[in-house]
Amino acid sequence: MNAKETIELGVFTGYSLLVTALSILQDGKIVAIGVDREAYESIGLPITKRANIKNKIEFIESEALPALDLLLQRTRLSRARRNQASLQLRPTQENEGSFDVALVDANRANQENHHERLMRQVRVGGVTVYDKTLWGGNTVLPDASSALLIRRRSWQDIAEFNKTIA
Ligand SMILES: C[S@@+](CC[C@H](N)C(=O)[O-])C[C@H]1O[C@@H](n2cnc3c(N)ncnc32)[C@H](O)[C@@H]1O
Repeated sequence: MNAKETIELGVFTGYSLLVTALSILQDGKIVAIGVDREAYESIGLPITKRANIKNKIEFIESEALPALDLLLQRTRLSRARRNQASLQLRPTQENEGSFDVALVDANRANQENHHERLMRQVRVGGVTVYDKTLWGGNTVLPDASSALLIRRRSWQDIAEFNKTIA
């Protein structure tokens, strides 16, 4: 789809970041939001330098939700500057973004809020990808007997989110 602007929630060592950076256009950009700067800088960053894609990545050390809100403000500011229009910092229900692709691989608990913010910032016709929506089938047919409680809760959270999206 000739993606140029992408966003990723949940970076860890930057594996999916690397795959995305190698796939998007040469002048493409990825906004990568994660809480674990150390994992990214110690493992991912040296690899992005070797792969010559460091310039494509803007790493933001933050929880996803406040960072998404700040990004929305940043978009509005630059749009207002460009159009010399008045600033409107109230949230709207309109799609305001220009991301071609979003990859969501952060904590599941806040997934609906992440989704709501992303739907305003991914362009119409763009793609939003959620990690582990099926999780080996367990979010549809949970093999609860063999799972730890924490895992069963994650499956339930994802199943609920899948219903919301559907
Ligand atoms: C499954 S890992 C991401 C893996 C990564 N996409 C990859 O392919 O290497 C999830 C990451 O999300 C981060 N994380 C958890 N909650 C988060 C949040 N609310 N906002 C941003 N990052 C979060 C965790 O610290 C962890 O590094």
